Amino acid sequence: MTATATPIPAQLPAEWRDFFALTKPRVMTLVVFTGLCGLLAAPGAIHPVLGFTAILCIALGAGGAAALNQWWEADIDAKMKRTAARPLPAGRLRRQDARDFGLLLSGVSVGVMGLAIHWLAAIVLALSIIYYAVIYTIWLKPRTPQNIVIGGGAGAFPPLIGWIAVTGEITLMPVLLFAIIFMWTPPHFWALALFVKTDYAKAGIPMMPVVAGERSTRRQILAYAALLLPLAASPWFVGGTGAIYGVAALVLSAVFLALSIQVGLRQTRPDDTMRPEKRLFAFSILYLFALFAALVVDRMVLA
Ligand code: HEM
Ligand SMILES: CC(C)=CCC/C(C)=C/CC/C(C)=C/COP(=O)(O)OP(=O)(O)O
Repeated sequence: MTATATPIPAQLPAEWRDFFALTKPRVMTLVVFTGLCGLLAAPGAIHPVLGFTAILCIALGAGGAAALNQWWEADIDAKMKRTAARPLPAGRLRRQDARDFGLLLSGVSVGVMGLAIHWLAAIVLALSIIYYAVIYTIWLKPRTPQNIVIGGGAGAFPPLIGWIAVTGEITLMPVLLFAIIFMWTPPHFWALALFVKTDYAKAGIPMMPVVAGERSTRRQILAYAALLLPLAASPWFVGGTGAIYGVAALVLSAVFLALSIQVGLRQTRPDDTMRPEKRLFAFSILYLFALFAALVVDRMVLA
């Protein structure tokens, strides 16, 4: 996505639209969706008002972390075509306002989660915010091409948080949901990194295709996609879901793997339009939406 493509409600005054854009709303739709699915798939029930509050807290926390990410990276974002139009590099917001907004959202989300829902859910939410804003953004991203492999943990927390909001505990099933997103993140991101490689090189970010080269990145995409297939089906294998989820996971992961094979075994030329890479990136998003939707459908049918 380009920053200008962010779906900001047109009726909001410019400044509010810019604050809204700081939360990376398009990425957050999937974050909120996986959090909601974790909440709905968990055994037991939560009062709808509390359930809504828990999801709102995940959205506010993720939005706060995204604002802190952009506060820290304003200079880097200014160097990349994909991110140059964001509110900070474009000069529409002051850096300290983005920082304060990020801290406010993060603090409110953790506080409300703890007071209204569950302190374990609040602690894990706080960890995920720190993971994204500090461990990934400040520490890993500028230092190592493994940044998103390790940093992928940040985006894997929402279903775990949703699950804990209902049950108050961490069991095997939500850990598997965490692991699935963790394993999904490298192919999701490296597919994109392959076609925006020059942007990252310009900004001095050591993303995998820049450091290890295209060939190695393609092989690694393939390896993660192959591991994802059994992992995605594992909630079924351990008896945590029924066959609806299991079959959906196997079919979706097989398509994901097939697209990854196309990307993994490919040679490119300088004038390449990178269509298979763009297709894999687009499918990665559909994949996670569909997989988590299947989890909820499965649970509703079994209930
Ligand atoms: C460290 C992990 C990750 C990295 C580095 C990453 C990176 C990116 C980047 C650079 C984009 C392009 C869009 C933009 O310019 O903002 C993108 C798109 C997207 N990402 Fe990720 N991502 C990660 C993890 C996740 C996770 C965990 C989710 C959700 C569970 C997610 C959901 C999405 C979605 C929905 C889009 C499409 C947004 C659109 O419609 O433009 N990403 N990701
Ligand atoms: C609850 C909670 C805190 C959830 C975390 C949410 C989350 C999805 C975190 C990591 C994913 C993400 C948007 C990475 C973008 O990478 P980038 O920031 O390097 O991308 P950019 O180059 O577009 O800035």
